[in-house]
Amino acid sequence: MDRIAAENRMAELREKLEEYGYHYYVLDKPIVSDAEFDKLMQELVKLESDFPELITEDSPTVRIGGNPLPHFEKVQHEIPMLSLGNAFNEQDLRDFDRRVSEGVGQPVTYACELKIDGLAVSLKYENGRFILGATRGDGTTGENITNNLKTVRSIPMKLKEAVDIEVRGEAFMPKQSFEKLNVAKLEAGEEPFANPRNAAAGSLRQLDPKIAAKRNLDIFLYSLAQLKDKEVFSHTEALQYMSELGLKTNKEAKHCKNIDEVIEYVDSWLEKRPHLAYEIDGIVIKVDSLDAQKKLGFTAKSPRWAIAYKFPAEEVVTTLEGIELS
Ligand SMILES: NC(=O)c1cnc(OC2CCCC2)nc1N
Repeated sequence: MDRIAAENRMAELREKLEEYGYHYYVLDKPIVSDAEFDKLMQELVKLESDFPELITEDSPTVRIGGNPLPHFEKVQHEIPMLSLGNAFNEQDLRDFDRRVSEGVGQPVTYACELKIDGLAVSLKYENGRFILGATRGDGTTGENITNNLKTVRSIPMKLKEAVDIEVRGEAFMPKQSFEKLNVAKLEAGEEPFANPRNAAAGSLRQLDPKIAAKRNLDIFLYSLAQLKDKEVFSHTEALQYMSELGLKTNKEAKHCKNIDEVIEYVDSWLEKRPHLAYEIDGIVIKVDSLDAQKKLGFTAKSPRWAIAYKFPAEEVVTTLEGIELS
């Protein structure tokens, strides 16, 4: 194949693979078979090795993982990645509701989300292209794990609009992938991971991205940190906008009109939690209006407009030939 034909075919393959990847990993609705997807990926890998000068930064082949890093660079978060205050019972939630309504001077509505039990990360896009991914670290300084996050298939390399945006979310390992990984570890005589959160963190802290690429990591984005050229007025709207850009958000999020609806939502998910494909350690409740959030502000380490309702620890058992290990 000559260079011009190769250049055109590679651009076509990148386009197709990104589109197919979005449907498969973000929408969970594949539009081609795995075999077809793999065939196209292998064709692009082959063309990139025949024409290395034609490889582009945002090629889907980065999902397979590039070369290992000597160490992780530090990243300063322009907006600190805060922690959440906790609630453990209904009374704590009602106290939160009263504090918030008094602080705002009127009743508020809430955005409720499953609290994904993974690793908090920040994703930065410039002109719609993924340029920087970092761990939360101590909230002010994190580690640059861009190469590892590029192997997370549900993180788009290119957004549907060429915007500058920073979003935050939770990278996680689905329960089934955790089980399979631990069986493989046990069979290799290696130490298994204690839980999916440690497995996700351990995978993203590998210097060699080829390891993260094999760990079937996933992500849900849940907060819009920086946004230019667009105005949103509520958290619910922010989540909708992120989803329109092609970012993966959790579809179980719910807008609750008052604290009674929040309590109903919390109780319902305590029941349904074991049936989820991923671990959650509670529910995050956020004041929906961004104006009200601004009015409430922050304590030294947490927003006054959000709280985490914590569930008791969920046990996940790893079995090897029927031996119960938990
Ligand atoms: N683990 C989660 O699923 C989760 C964590 N944190 C937040 O929100 C923080 C960030 C901005 C204010 C509170 N939302 C979540 N869904």
